[in-house]
Amino acid sequence: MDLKSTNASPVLADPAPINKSRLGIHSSLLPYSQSGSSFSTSILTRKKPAKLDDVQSNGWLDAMQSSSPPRKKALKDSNNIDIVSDEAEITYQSWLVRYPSALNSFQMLMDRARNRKLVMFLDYDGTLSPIVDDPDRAFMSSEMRSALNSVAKHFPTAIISGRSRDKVYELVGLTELYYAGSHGMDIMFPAKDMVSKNHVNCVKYTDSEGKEVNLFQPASEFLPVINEVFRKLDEIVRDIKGAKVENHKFCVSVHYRNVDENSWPVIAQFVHDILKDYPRLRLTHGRKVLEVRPKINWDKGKAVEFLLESLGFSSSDDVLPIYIGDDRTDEDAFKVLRERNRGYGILVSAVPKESNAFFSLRDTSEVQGFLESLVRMARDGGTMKERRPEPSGYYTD
Ligand SMILES: O=P(O)(O)OC[C@H]1O[C@H](O[C@H]2O[C@H](CO)[C@@H](O)[C@H](O)[C@H]2O)[C@H](O)[C@@H](O)[C@@H]1O
Repeated sequence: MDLKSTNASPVLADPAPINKSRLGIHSSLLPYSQSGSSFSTSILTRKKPAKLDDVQSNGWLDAMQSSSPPRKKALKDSNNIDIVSDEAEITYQSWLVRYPSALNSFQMLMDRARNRKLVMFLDYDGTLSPIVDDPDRAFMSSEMRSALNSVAKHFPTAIISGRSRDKVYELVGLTELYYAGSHGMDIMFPAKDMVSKNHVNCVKYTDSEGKEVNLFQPASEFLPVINEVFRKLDEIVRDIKGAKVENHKFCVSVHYRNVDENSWPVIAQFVHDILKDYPRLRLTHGRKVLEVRPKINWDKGKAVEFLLESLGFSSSDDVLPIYIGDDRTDEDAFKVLRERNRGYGILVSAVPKESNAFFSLRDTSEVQGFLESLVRMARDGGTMKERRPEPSGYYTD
């Protein structure tokens, strides 16, 4: 591995005053509190947290309980045939007035895309693959992969996932896309695509085949601490049936989807106790998952802005970014598009919820339908400008 960066690391780790100019255009990347990462080993020797008060009072448990829509309870009619709850459907339909279906609004969306370059951003879990119990089995259907591949042939397309970049690439397996892992804290794209020169946080990376790529990892200094916390969390929740801990390079996921609800306070308190020793890390909530990540001012919204600028798509008049996602972490990206009045967020949800998105899609099959509509529109010589990117290629480090 040949790291050619001439710049200081982008991360935000020193207690010393930060020279904001070295952060280039992303001067918003600022450090939070500092601390050593000394870990109290006493936690590891405990089988149960000493108390569960913290997570009751800090709202973690409430957040965990509302972190993912409950599975649809099958209602049966007298012939034992599944029926949908009318009440739930009415609530959903009235929610659609505020977050119209992106499928039903497709023509309107395409009218807005007239003479503009469409740039597509997609989340992975719950958007391209249905939510399943085992995170290792969250596969895309071949139809979805084919639709996504076709979209990427017509429009610049990026996946921004909470998973590690390598993991999401392994699951998607398409080379024509851009990939951002760890909630946008790990972005790779070919060196030739870098338009802006301002990103001092980017390093040039040469892979074993001699190909040059840009690697943007604003939390790279956190790598050792994330590994350390991963090991501790893995060790501590090992005895909780159904719990699973994943190392996603710049963040750690603690899954409780398959854990008995009575044990949720225990798992939350363990994570809380460990994080007490790491004030430079923070916790966010995903769908039945606690996500531990660096306290830096970086999220999926910042990743969208970074990619738009780096790839030369930051002119707001000429470009229409669309971001499709289902999770709380995707709200940062929806917010950026809404606040800049420059594109559209599409929330994937089968249940009503507040969002910064403009449109909605009910589930992954509607996402696929939307992608297929985009491809049809492009093939039929649709209204929007196309830019067929050169294959971006994918390189592992
Ligand atoms: O940003 P994303 O691509 O949506 O990643 C967010 C998390 O996705 C995965 O967990 C979620 O999907 C799993 C598979 O369907 C499901 O079992 C789990 O309950 C969901 O939270 C991934 O495993 C996490 O590490 C990501 O943080």
